[in-house]
Amino acid sequence: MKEIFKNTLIQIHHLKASVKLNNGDMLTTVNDANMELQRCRSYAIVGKSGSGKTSLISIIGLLNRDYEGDYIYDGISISKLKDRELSMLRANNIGFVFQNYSLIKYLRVWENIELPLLYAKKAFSKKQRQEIILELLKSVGLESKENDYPVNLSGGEQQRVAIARALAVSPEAILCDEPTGALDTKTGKQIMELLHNIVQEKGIMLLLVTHDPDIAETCDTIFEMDGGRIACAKNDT
Ligand SMILES: Nc1ncnc2c1ncn2[C@@H]1O[C@H](COP(=O)(O)OP(=O)(O)OP(=O)(O)O)[C@@H](O)[C@H]1O
Repeated sequence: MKEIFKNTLIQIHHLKASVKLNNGDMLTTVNDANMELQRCRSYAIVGKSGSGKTSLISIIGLLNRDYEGDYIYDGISISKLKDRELSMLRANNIGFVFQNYSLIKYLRVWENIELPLLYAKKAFSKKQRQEIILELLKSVGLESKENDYPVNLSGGEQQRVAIARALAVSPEAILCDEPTGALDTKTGKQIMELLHNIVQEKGIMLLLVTHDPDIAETCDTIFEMDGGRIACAKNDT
């Protein structure tokens, strides 16, 4: 188990992002956002459709650097990084989980989980990869499914594989966009329990976007977005 420190991983200050609409007008998608995200804590972003949740999480996930303001990741100012450095920081430190699982359908479960290990900065031997995959399959309760293809798994099982894949490089942060959006209530709850256990065990920062107030309520902190602006709606200490 990693030593657990509730210290700051990500800080954003006065973050502002816009997109150019077809008619040439600029639409502000994120407006003066300020956040401090700590390891070993879980955060939900809620808000109505179009309020800017995905725009914000893609910036925090280092998928988009087209913004104004400051973004500090573990003491590193993101604006100073070259594109390649940014990609490496993302690939080695941030895991992503999406609503539709985003598994590669022609790869078996173990091969899907192996993918990030093949692209990681650190080179893993085949034996090391096998050990990591087995450990991850155990942690998401899918040891018996390693040779299955995604199509033969239930939605909840596919999301577990996606979580195992997100954990493969031992990330410091997991970002989820509607992780339970395609699941029934009971399976969604089980997936959230798994994610929260991982946060505690591995000292990871979890940030998720959700439309579901019950899912948001399971997180330590809830942010609400409205027209690109973000406000803290709940903060358990
Ligand atoms: N590439 C783009 N071109 C034009 N408009 C965009 C683009 N990306 C986002 N927008 C607009 O920016 C606003 C914020 O979008 P965003 O996807 O961040 O919202 P959201 O809160 O995640 O919505 P949802 O809950 O529906 O996924 C919306 O009005 C959206 O239509």
